[in-house]
Amino acid sequence: MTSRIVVIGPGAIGLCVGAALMAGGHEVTFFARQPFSTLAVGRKGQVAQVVAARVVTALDQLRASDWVFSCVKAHQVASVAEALRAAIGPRTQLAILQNGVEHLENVSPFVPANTVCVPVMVDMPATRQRPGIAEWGPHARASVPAGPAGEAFCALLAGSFLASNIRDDWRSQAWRKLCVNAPAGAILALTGQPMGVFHRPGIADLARAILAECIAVGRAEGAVLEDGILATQMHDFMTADPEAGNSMYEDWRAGRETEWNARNGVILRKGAAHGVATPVSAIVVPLLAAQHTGAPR
Ligand SMILES: NC(=O)C1=CN([C@@H]2O[C@H](COP(=O)(O)OP(=O)(O)OC[C@H]3O[C@@H](n4cnc5c(N)ncnc54)[C@H](OP(=O)(O)O)[C@@H]3O)[C@@H](O)[C@H]2O)C=CC1
Ligand SMILES: CC(C)(CO)C(=O)C(=O)O
Repeated sequence: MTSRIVVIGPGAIGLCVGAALMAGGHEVTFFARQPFSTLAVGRKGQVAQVVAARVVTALDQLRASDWVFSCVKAHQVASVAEALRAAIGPRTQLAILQNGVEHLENVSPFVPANTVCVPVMVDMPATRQRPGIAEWGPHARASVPAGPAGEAFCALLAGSFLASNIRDDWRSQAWRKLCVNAPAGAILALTGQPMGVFHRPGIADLARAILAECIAVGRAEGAVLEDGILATQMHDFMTADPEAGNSMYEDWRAGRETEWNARNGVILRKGAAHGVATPVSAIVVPLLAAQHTGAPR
């Protein structure tokens, strides 16, 4: 069945998930600040097919839809509040594609109280080259909580390149992803270097300390994080492509505000709520927060 879907925030993730939905025959409308007329999304290193894109830039062009996919960064949700309200009707389901663990908290002040919301953990390295043009790879995975809305989300993307699944313990999955994002995002944004920086003196120890705090706070929040996660995640960091970046690093390079609060501040905030000491995050978070200058580097 074809669904009418509004994608708010056609950035790296929004363009890629919009392309996956369009490939499945769904009617996708992008709500954007910058107009574009075509969509070219492909796997990294492969030629992307160019298709026409339906793009609106004004609130009065939005109508209540079957689905809204919020693909803005965590700190940008407030800025799309009017778009969310314009696109959400009584039967609309809202998918929140974000990193971090506060998907529902981030949107709840801006959507009708009874909106069916689906928090989405996205594991799809993606970059946007220009409006309408993005690439993803090497993998594209998403997971959502169990339930009818999660099932419906997965059905929208069935057969697409974005492999989506239900996770009974979705919260643990979101914290497991944060164990990737919190150390790597902070280290790359603070050093201004890609993943190879992890081999520079002292950097692995700093990453390990941030990771250990993330694990401790996640467990205090009820996430089930396996005993070996610290060693496994550190191994993944140390064996990553040295030229690989991440979205926090790309924001830093572009002079955009990073998701420091959703990905590192959250460890500080939730650690304090549980009485879990997070001394390294307490140093890293102010440094990340102070970075935003608005000027590309
Ligand atoms: N990129 C990646 O590899 C991954 C990202 N994620 C997560 O997914 C989420 C989205 O990230 P990503 O796609 O990389 O971010 P991007 O910065 O690429 O995209 C954000 C989009 O939101 C748009 N936007 C922001 N504010 C507004 C507004 N007021 N009105 C309309 N559009 C607006 C931006 O528009 P404009 O172009 O005008 O700035 C941009 O198109 C984040 O939480 C991120 O951490 C998760 C996994 C991987
Ligand atoms: C880990 C990675 C790169 C891909 O999922 C990511 O989450 C990001 O860039 O924000």
